[in-house]
Amino acid sequence: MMSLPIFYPLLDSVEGVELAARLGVRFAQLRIKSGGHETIRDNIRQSLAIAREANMMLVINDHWQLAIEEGADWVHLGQEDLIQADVNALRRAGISLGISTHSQEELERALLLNPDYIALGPIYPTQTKSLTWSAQGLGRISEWKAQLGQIPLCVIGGITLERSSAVLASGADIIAVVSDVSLHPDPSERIREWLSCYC
Ligand SMILES: Cc1ncc(COP(=O)(O)OP(=O)(O)O)c(N)n1
Ligand SMILES: Cc1nc(C(=O)O)sc1CCOP(=O)(O)O
Ligand SMILES: [Mg+2]
Repeated sequence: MMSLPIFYPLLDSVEGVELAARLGVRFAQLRIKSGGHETIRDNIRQSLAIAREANMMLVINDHWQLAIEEGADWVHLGQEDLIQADVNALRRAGISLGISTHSQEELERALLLNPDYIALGPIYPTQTKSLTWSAQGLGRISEWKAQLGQIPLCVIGGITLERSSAVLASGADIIAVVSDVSLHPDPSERIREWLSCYC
């Protein structure tokens, strides 16, 4: 398994991707939750072009068919997405895959697909997404890590730079972040702070 960067911001626009690429982020996700099919395609296409130019790995959330059509290298899918996604088609296209999990059952389902990372969340309470799952806590990170073998463990949900050492010490390999960057008064400065800790 390849070693992936620790800092993994989730971005909701081409502008966000552009900013991350310019500041030197090496691994990011495009997570767009609104807009028509062609607008989303256009955003994916532009974001992939920016990421390629900057040598930044860009993961496309949810839109796996568009990701194949637009030549993406990475896709992230949740459990609901997996119901209709064609994982074999993703693999035939050479696309690496990240999968969300929140319970032991979901973890076992994800492991059957031999993903390139597994995400566990929410570690802490999050305001970004309404979830039926309550906060997992740090103990769950070590439990997941022990079951993952070589597969990198990504953690998500309520994680801030101040909380990052604790999640890494518990066994996380990758830290996915939304609001710690997007709601910061100065997102560029916050990205720089993350990169100065985890280049
Ligand atoms: C790194 C990472 N972890 C979890 C998620 C959540 O995926 P999903 O459960 O499909 O929910 P949405 O993001 O699609 O709302 C993620 N996107 N990235
Ligand atoms: C998109 C998402 N998925 C989660 C999961 O647990 O699967 S938590 C989450 C939101 C993460 O945002 P923030 O860093 O602002 O808490
Ligand atoms: Mg999803």
